[in-house]
Amino acid sequence: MSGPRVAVVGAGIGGLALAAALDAAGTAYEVFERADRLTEVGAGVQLSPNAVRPLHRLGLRPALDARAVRLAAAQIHGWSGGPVARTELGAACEVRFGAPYLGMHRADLRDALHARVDPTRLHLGRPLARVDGDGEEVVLTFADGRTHRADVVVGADGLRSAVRAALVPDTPVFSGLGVFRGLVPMDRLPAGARAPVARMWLGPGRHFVCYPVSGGRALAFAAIAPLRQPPVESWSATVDPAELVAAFDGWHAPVAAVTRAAREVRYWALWDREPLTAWSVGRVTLLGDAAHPMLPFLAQGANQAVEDAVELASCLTGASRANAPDRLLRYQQQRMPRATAVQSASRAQARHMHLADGPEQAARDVVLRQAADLDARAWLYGYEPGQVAA
Ligand SMILES: Cc1cc2nc3c(=O)[nH]c(=O)nc-3n(C[C@H](O)[C@H](O)[C@H](O)COP(=O)(O)OP(=O)(O)OC[C@H]3O[C@@H](n4cnc5c(N)ncnc54)[C@H](O)[C@@H]3O)c2cc1C
Repeated sequence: MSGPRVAVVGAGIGGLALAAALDAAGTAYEVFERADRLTEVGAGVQLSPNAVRPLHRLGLRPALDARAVRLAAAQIHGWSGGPVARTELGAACEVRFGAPYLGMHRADLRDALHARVDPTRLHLGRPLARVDGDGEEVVLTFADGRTHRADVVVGADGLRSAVRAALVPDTPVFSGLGVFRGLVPMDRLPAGARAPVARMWLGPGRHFVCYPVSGGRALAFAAIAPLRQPPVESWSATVDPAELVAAFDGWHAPVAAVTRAAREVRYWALWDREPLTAWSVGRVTLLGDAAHPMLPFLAQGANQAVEDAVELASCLTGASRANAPDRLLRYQQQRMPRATAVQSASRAQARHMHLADGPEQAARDVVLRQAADLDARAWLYGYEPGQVAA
């Protein structure tokens, strides 16, 4: 292990992907996670080729092949139940973009990343409390009073990042949207809904998604104008599955069948933040949701965190303690335009998905049909992180 000593705060998808990429590049790192053990409250994640390609290069191909479901298509249905748009995500997508499009349980993805990280460098039960720097090094102070000195600090600590708070005085803003997420055993799905297809039904002010993830289960994901005020203390809560059933009462038959079979249902209030004008300040930078939280409607949050991780590890390869701040600026230049574009595309998608009844829906369906074409997805799935010359 060589070069600058990197401290990664947060062992979510972004922090673990960065640790795996630093490990592969031989860059010295330590990861500090506030939780005492790595658990996962989220259910499913869609991994698109822009993230699957770098994950394959990090050695995750066997784990992904073993656990994830290759999705063959994404199918959007309108409020009437009829088809609106379809994206072919199977062989055509895989050949064109060099990797499959996957549905996966988040715990399986986290475990696959965790396995690529040196366990002696992962420190659990270490909530970050403060960040101090003098230009030469950065001192992290944890809630228990212990400290750690590093040449580079990466805030991969999610939406309510303590590292971001040390750099920028902004706070998350409630988006006005809430989502339900639950898991459905595949054998409880109607026979016609068991194909490896991500299905979405749009309705006034709400939409419903169902796609297979690993372990013989499907994810049920439903976004809706909030049924409850955003929680003050916590941003997600377990709810009675009957709430999900009631929220989609009267919808198309397949949706009703999925909601009735859903288990482990949680409700999330969705928060958002304005794009930053800088992620890297001196020896400190941000990654993943800490840098660019995004609404989940383009299914890109985790994918963008992986792109960040690979890019940052590439920028730090061959770096010295002295030039590390310049490398962090290079990372910012490479990643900020891309992440900001995806962030704003996710917001636009949120507006499309939640139109009230009316003539705008017909125009929306035209846009969705155009966006469903693989040519229109090339900017998203064809992006290649980590190509910066050292
Ligand atoms: C409902 C919903 C559905 C989604 N669906 C998708 C999808 O299909 N595809 C997709 O790509 N993305 C999806 N996302 C987005 C995705 O989950 C996030 O973008 C992604 O998990 C971000 O990863 P991260 O590592 O930046 O943050 P996180 O996964 O939030 O990890 C942050 C880590 O930092 C730790 N931490 C926090 N504070 C501290 C501290 N002070 N000290 C130490 N550690 C700390 C946390 O415990 C956590 O382990 C979805 C999001 C939501 C809300």
